[in-house]
Amino acid sequence: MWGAPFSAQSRKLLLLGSGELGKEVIIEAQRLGVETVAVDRYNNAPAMGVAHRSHVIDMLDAESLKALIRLEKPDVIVPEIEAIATQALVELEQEGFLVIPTARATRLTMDREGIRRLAAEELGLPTAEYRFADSLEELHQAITELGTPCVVKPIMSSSGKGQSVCRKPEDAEDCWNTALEGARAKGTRVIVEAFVTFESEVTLLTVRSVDGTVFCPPIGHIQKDGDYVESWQPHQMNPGQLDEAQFIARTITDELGGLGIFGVELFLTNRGVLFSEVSPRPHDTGMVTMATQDLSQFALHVRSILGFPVQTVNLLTPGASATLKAVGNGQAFAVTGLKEALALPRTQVRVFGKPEVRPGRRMAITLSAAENVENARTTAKKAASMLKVEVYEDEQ
Ligand SMILES: Nc1ncnc2c1ncn2[C@@H]1O[C@H](COP(=O)(O)OP(=O)(O)OP(=O)(O)O)[C@@H](O)[C@H]1O
Ligand SMILES: NCC(=O)N[C@@H]1O[C@H](COP(=O)([O-])[O-])[C@@H](O)[C@H]1O
Ligand SMILES: [Mg+2]
Repeated sequence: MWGAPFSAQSRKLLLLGSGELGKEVIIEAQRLGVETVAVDRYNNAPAMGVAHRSHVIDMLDAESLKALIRLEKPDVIVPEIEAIATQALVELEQEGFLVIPTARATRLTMDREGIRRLAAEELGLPTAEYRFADSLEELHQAITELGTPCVVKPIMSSSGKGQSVCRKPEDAEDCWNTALEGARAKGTRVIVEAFVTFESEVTLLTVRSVDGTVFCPPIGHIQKDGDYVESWQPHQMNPGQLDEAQFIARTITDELGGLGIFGVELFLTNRGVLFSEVSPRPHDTGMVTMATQDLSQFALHVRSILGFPVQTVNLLTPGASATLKAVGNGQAFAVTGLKEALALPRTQVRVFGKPEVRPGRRMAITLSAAENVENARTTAKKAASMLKVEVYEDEQ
């Protein structure tokens, strides 16, 4: 074990990205007596409120990132978002720092091209057909080759930002402009994917610990405009589908390596299971595990990255989560309706504590447990419908 936070014997975890997922990672690390440092691009990010200390830096700036990490000298660096100067993480890893799960995994997964080419072209995993385009002309060509509908996404973005469905060739310019506006980093490259008509989509949380790989029961989810609005666990899959899903998840996570939890996103189709993408960190749809599993995805992440054993994951109850998203803009707002939502059976709420709203920003989730997934989904959605983000005009 290790000594107290702030002592010479402490074990220090530094989190890069301090949103709702990181907040729960920090809480789990605190439970094991770890010293915690939260980093993000803005002040008062959710995880900063629960960490021992925090820093605000531009995490896409390699020099700032390296300077901070050399100053803090953490035992473990835990990326929580994709928008990080991952080349700096590669250098820091070479200097001897431990990057979760590995610097290469963070570099490959921040970029849709890196992970897609690895999965489809090197590992031979089944995915939707895809093309890349660097200009509107190339996008027209890609759309001609793939046919419509197809999905256009910036190669660097997340939570559906910059993503659109191209329903007919004339939509190409709108899709191109949407991608330019939503891209995380400058640059215009997009991926164009054939539209997958799926029966359902799942996240297979996959834990790599010193004990090897274990899978959480599959999580089903619904996305709107490329962002999650509802998730539930367990999602019913037949044994053949589960085998395919676990094979894909094991193949990609073995290739990425390192320790920690991975969110493997899969489409279940009548032509089999398709790989979509993977997060080398806890997943937004996996927040449901706070209501369903004996160890949540956050507890599993922290245990495994600290080198502790993870032998099994046990589902204690079916459950569901639903999101609350903001409509307005500004810092003068309040989340209301908690009294009503918390009166529902076996229901909890997580209010993230983000300091500012913008349209579509996820501000809270509800978590409901029930005797079956259907009832849990109904209750979680009802609870979420009782929550509101009220924005006060005068202070904007
Ligand atoms: N080729 C596709 N065919 C049909 N639907 C798709 C396709 N690609 C993405 N989607 C839908 O859009 C959602 C978001 O896509 P994707 O996961 O690639 O985006 P993202 O921005 O990385 O989202 P997140 O960061 O939340 O994982 C998917 O979960 C799925 O519902
Ligand atoms: N799909 C990835 C995802 O859900 N990531 C989570 O959202 C936060 C950013 O939220 P913000 O954009 O509201 O600051 C991230 O920090 C992470 O916790
Ligand atoms: Mg996704």
